[in-house]
Amino acid sequence: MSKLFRAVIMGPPGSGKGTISERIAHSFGLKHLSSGDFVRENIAAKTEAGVQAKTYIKKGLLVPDLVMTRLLLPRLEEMTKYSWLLDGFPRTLAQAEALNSACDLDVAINLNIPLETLKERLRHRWIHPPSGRVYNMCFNPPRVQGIDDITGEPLIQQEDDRPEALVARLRHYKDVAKPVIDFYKAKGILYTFSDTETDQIWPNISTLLSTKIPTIQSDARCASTH
Ligand SMILES: Nc1nc2c(ncn2[C@@H]2O[C@H](COP(=O)(O)OP(=O)(O)O)[C@@H](O)[C@H]2O)c(=O)[nH]1
Ligand SMILES: Nc1ccn([C@@H]2O[C@H](COP(=O)(O)OP(=O)(O)O)[C@@H](O)[C@H]2O)c(=O)n1
Repeated sequence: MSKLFRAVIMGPPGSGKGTISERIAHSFGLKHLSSGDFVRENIAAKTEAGVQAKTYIKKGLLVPDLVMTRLLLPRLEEMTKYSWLLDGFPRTLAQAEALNSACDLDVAINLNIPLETLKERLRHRWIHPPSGRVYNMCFNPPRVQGIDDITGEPLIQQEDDRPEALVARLRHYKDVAKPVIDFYKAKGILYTFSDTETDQIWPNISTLLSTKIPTIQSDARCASTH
């Protein structure tokens, strides 16, 4: 029986984790698990973790490790039959260690995108909260401005994409990501991709995954959660 495939995708806010995860989920039939979406679902449902998380996100800070792992690890336990790609978790070494105790990863994708590119992208990011669909007014605009293509519902700009929160998020990311990157490098599963354009990075990621996911069980393949 072939083994299930488990990967994480890391990178600063705006680096294209969500965009690339959707392409991977679509092309390779993995489940795309977005930690940002889990957080936002919990905020919307006003769960205990959601209420706690909201106070940090508003300030552009990371949600504390204990809140994040409590929110996320039970979701992974529901996924034991599936191959998946985890987007946006782990963000810190403590989260990477908690994840490591829960499962073995095959690949850690690291997106390395210049700061100016990140700022420019997030200024133009609009999302459809119920589905997690992400648009960019330049790169992939919706057919009608401000409206989701599929449902016709309104798009919003996330609170933490506002410039004030953004600079703090980007600075914070750099500090906490380094030990996580080193952790996966030491395990020999780190693959870093650097460019200003997702369309340049994507063929390289696709080639890598083609060599890593040749034998996924057909019943483990499933559509993305979005
Ligand atoms: N101009 C441009 N925008 C991009 C590119 N790739 C992704 N985006 C947009 O940049 C924003 C951030 O991407 P997203 O996938 O949400 O990044 P994440 O925060 O890492 O999950 C979104 O509005 C995307 O549509 C790209 O190559 N060029
Ligand atoms: N492991 C995680 C994942 C998300 N989060 C929080 O949730 C927010 C949204 O996550 P996201 O993955 O959609 O957003 P980006 O910040 O990558 O654009 C982040 O900016 C963090 O404040 C966190 O603190 N820790």
